[in-house]
Amino acid sequence: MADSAQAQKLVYLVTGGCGFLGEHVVRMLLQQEPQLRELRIFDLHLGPWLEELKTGPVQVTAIQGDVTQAHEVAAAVAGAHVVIHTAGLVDVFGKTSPETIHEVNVQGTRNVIEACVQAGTRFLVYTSSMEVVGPNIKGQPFYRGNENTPYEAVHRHPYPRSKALAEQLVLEANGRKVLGGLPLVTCALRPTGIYGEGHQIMRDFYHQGLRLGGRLFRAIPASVEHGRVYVGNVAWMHVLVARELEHRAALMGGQVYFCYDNSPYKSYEDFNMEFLGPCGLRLVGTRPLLPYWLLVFLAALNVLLQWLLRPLLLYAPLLNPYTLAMANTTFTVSTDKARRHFGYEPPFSWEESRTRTIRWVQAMEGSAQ
Ligand SMILES: NC(=O)c1ccc[n+]([C@@H]2O[C@H](COP(=O)([O-])OP(=O)(O)OC[C@H]3O[C@@H](n4cnc5c(N)ncnc54)[C@H](O)[C@@H]3O)[C@@H](O)[C@H]2O)c1
Ligand SMILES: CC(C)CCC[C@@H](C)[C@H]1CC[C@H]2[C@@H]3[C@H](O)C=C4C[C@@H](O)CC[C@]4(C)[C@H]3CC[C@]12C
Repeated sequence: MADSAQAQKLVYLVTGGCGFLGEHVVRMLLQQEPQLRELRIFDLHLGPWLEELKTGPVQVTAIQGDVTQAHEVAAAVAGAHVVIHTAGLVDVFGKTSPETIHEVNVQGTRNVIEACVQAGTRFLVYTSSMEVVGPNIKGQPFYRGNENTPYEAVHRHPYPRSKALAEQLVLEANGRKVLGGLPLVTCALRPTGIYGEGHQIMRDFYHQGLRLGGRLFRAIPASVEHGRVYVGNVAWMHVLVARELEHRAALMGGQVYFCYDNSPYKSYEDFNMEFLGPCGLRLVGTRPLLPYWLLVFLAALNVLLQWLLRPLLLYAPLLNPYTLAMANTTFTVSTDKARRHFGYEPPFSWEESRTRTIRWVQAMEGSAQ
């Protein structure tokens, strides 16, 4: 896609473009993709910040739509050269029914693939997740593994199950003939836990810490490593893959790539403290304050309460058996596949990622500073 004849000729569609990751992908594309003529942003909920983007040289088209509605997806895809499909229902807290998660994440992805085939769109980048691999239901550690590391991927939770099914659809679609007879080229990116400006769970932890008088209480052993990656680097990886898919179709088509950078390997809580610490919060305890069996009990109790309260209100606390298992199981990646296949280098160093995230937390209302 780098031909000069194609300068400013390309039409990109980003589904979920108003989400946490989607917004970073959109902004990164506008900054880093010189061939862009039109950028379509498709989302269930459009953000007001889109307005400021409409004054630049690239035509920005905001499309309010639902990926579960095939005709809406088809209309958005028509005429697009590249689709970056980040839209998804990210719910590990039981806020949404398993059926809805499946509908959005699996049927929505199916609709995107079919729309590409019908419209003759050849390049599809899918935002998958580390959870397609694990942690699995046995809680087996995945220690600095790569895309080829053997691991028993067994899912019971609706979110990872839906992401795994959707990823499989995307990979199987690689090579299908699209309108005009050329092959579809697809690829899936698997971020670990993304952090950075706009990260809702970081926001929640921060506000919880403020409510607790500037303290958070350690729940997970510091020795459990949890993979994290900066949102700007994940966005860049999407932009780069979208650009390189045409040139390296034989190598990259049908492939999966973990999203990685130089963020340090730490426990989930210790990693969050890299940002929340400089913003005035303190993590109390060098070891978990509650015994693990009690956390397991509380997590199970939360499931029961969620079920009992459902007719009256939505009770969806952070702690449930699944999130406890996620936080308490080592899952980290160490790979260079993206560098080898398409020259990926994380543009944001750990120091810069950290500084940007701290600034964002500090700018939040009610800052402890
Ligand atoms: N946040 C993470 O740590 C993480 C890690 C790995 C993978 N992912 C994946 O990255 C993608 C983006 O996640 P995020 O963290 O930015 O979540 P997010 O909830 O902030 O963004 C998802 C976006 O999709 C949109 N959306 C949801 N349902 C839709 C529908 N039916 N039709 C159209 N748009 C719809 C939402 O409105 C939202 O703007 C998801 O596919 C998620 O599975 C996220
Ligand atoms: C035991 C509690 C005190 C701590 C609870 C932390 C929990 C809410 C965190 C821990 C791990 C987090 C997930 C992890 O970073 C990776 C992903 C993958 C992605 O596809 C969606 C988000 C998700 C599930 C994070 C959600 C929040 C989790 C479970």
